[in-house]
Amino acid sequence: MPKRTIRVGSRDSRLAVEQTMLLLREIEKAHPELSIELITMKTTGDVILDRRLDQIGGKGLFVKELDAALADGRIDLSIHSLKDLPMEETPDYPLVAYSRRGDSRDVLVFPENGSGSVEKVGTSSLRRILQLQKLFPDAKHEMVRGNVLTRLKKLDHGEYTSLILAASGLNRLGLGQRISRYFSPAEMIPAAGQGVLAVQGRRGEDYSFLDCVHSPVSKLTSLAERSFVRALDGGCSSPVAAYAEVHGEELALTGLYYHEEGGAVTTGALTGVVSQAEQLGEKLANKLRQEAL
Ligand SMILES: NCc1[nH]cc(CCC(=O)O)c1CC(=O)O
Repeated sequence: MPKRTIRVGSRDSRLAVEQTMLLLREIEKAHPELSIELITMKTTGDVILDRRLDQIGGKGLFVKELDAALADGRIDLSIHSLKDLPMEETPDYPLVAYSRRGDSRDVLVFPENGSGSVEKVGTSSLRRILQLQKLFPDAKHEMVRGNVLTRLKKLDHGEYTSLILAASGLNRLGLGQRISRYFSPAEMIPAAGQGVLAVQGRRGEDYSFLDCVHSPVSKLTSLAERSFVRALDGGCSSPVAAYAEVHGEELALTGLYYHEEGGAVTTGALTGVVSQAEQLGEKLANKLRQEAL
């Protein structure tokens, strides 16, 4: 019998491909009856590199091309960094699996040769900037975009004195040794879904073969974090951060909300039962919104 072919779409950046391959190898091992094909493509978010994402249309820019490929059947599923996905799921292309989470922390990376500092930190993320300035009031930052390898090259050429990046991305690129300092999730609350890979499929199709790469715990933390951000209408220009952990039947969620008019940063935490993950996110969002007023 011919093997069933599964076509898997991914952005074509080194990180995206490494991450996608990580899951594909697991699927291939668990399902030798499947033939898996990788199809990579450039997304608008990879092409426009001189402006901040929120200025050119937000997170959807990393997905549009892959959603179109799902729509016309060029691919059967796509694999993304969850934190790059819009907070609103597209009903026709639901998230059908959430990977085990990599290291969810943000980290500071110093130049390869020479000394690092926070004199000129490369980051375009308001979430990271606000939390950095709380830790290092003298820190200065400058916009950097482009994929992780491009950013590291700029750092090593002296354009920045350090970068803030996600630990999971560096680890998956085999560059964990470049990490100079870890920020605990309390020091720098990560982006919702940071470190999680999400699989997007077509509505109504059978994706049971993805059980081998799906983590129920990761789904719970992701649902809580993303519902918090959604409730605050974040993900675009307003910096919002959320980090959840599961302990038995309990879910602990920490969030950050920036009230643009007042310029105030509000953080807070709540715990709830795992069955109410999304409600917990909304509850914390309402709490922080109240406190910011
Ligand atoms: N915005 C780019 C992006 N999207 C996902 C990751 C890393 C992997 C992850 O957090 O899941 C990165 C790089 C970074 O922020 O350092």
